[in-house]
Amino acid sequence: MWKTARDSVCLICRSAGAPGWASSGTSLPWVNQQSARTFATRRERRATPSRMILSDRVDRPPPPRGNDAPKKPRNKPAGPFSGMNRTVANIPAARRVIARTRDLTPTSVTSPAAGDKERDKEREKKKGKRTFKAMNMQRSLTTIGYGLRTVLKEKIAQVESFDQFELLPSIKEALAKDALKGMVDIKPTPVQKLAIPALLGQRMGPKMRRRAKAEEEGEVKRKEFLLAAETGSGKTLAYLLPAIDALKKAEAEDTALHSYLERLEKEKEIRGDQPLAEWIEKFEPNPNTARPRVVVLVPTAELVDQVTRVAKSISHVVKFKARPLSANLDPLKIRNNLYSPMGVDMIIATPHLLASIAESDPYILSRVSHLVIDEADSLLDRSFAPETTAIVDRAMPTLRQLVLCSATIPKRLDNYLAEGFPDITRITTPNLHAIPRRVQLGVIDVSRDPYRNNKNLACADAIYSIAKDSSRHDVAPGEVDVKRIMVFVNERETTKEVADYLISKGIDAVALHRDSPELRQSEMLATFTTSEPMRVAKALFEGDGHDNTPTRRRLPNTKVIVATDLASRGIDTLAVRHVVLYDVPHTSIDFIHRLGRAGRMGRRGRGVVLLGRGDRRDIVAEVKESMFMGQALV
Ligand SMILES: Nc1ncnc2c1ncn2[C@@H]1O[C@H](COP(=O)(O)OP(=O)(O)OP(=O)(O)O)[C@@H](O)[C@H]1O
Repeated sequence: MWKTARDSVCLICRSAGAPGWASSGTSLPWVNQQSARTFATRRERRATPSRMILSDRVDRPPPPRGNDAPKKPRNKPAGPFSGMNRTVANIPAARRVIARTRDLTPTSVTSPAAGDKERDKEREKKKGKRTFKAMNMQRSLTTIGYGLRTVLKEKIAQVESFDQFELLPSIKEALAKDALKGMVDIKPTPVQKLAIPALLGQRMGPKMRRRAKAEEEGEVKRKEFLLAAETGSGKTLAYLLPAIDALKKAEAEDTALHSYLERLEKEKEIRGDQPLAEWIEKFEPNPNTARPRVVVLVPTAELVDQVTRVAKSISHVVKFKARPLSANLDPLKIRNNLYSPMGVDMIIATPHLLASIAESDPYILSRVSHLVIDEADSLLDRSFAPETTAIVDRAMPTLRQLVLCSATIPKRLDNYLAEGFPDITRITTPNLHAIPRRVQLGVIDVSRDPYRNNKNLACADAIYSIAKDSSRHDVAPGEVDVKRIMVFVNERETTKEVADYLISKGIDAVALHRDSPELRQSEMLATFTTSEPMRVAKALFEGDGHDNTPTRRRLPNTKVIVATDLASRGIDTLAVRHVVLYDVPHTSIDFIHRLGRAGRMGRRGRGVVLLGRGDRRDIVAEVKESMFMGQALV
């Protein structure tokens, strides 16, 4: 944002191709300053949508345009004679205050912009909003209005169990048996309660009834959905279950597949105990070979593995073939996964890889009926958008359902959706964009003693004090709990440097970085994504649980991953209770994703921010306050 006239003048000057006078430091004529200020304030107020600004209207479809747009009421007092015999001037209250301030304060003479600021503040006050200054994305506060929030809460309260969904019985069985194993009395999460019936076409509000009618009449061929819900709230199952349900129903109606299966049965009888694989491979591959019906796009190879695991946990019971495609797999495996003669029903892939495969073999996307774009804010951002949209375009002719899913909806994405998918059904949870209250945020001032701006030291120290914390009550005597901690930095390059420092201090750390060995990264990630507790014998320690003598400083009861939030986005780090924010995140989007790695699925979590000399204290203070109030960070 251009805060000062001087800044904006520099920018104008540069864009006008007249370098020199602004950068030379000479003072500008007043007229120029004045026009520059007007330009700056105009720019400031227009609030250009940015990918870094969270949207405050995710739940609402775009307003009608053109002839359909409702007429704006004219701003005039009611009644034909209401303007007459007034004892006070007909000036809005906010402007009256400004006018009075102008008369009294000398600043108004020297700075006309002061009046604008006052007026803005007054307007904000009138609307009952707080004025967030530090983070430019924190201007409009309420993500979802009080009324809608109440409606959503009522809707959520109406659903109690998965039995209320019109899912195939085998899917419900798989949920209890494998997908959510170990959990007694499983209940859908709020996003699942709202999304699953909608994706199944089960929700029958007036809008959905209209859609269903249009569908019957053949007007609607494709449905689009936006799922927006907090991190760790179970979005994966919310989109996977309806997609699997549709997959199985389509399979039941597929005559080509049926006759193939009949031939397969006959061949089995003929061959007796002989394996069938050779026959399938040589003579008759499955008609689903290289023609998946469901495609799930995710940004990283780690997420490909994670979502594949969830899909496979259901496929053990429901019987369908889910295959991963990611750069972590060798080319032969990728080929086998796609062109296996046994067929493929669902692929989970990163857009870059799938787009390049589809480039050489467009047949692959020729039968996709369900396309899910998980982490849609990343996948529709600059770095992924060309590949993602190429895949959407190729799949479009056969697509029945497009689902976009994310924990954060930046304004830019919201506007893109309003333009490109005006009929998209928006499913949002009441607490979208808020960091749950069960996650607390602490601050360490690194500029003070004993750190003196040594962030590495402060980070190691924070990890040592987390390791000391023995608040878990379920630990057997003679054992200590292993703490799994995520450290977040802003730049990918810093991950390695910080991890190396922590290792030098005896901490078991690994950087999610291309230079770290892959096996080590995946081993470490596996310990972070398990819900099983990890314990080590107390005998490994000396004294009070950790050995910090200068010569043999080591910490056997911690495991640390150093990452940027992009590298770890969406990863289900169930075991993480502590997050260290080594750098102050640039945006509230980063705050949400980083702190979202802790406190998943109703667990408690704790974040620690390291505040250095140049860091924005006001940003951290505002985020802390929003978290305390349970408000959205928008
Ligand atoms: N109904 C449920 N009951 C209990 N646990 C659930 C339920 N649904 C999902 N989970 C668990 O919640 C955890 C988080 O789910 P998931 O990874 O889908 O979250 P998410 O909303 O996609 O998070 P993110 O935005 O960070 O990607 C998983 O471990 C999953 O097994």
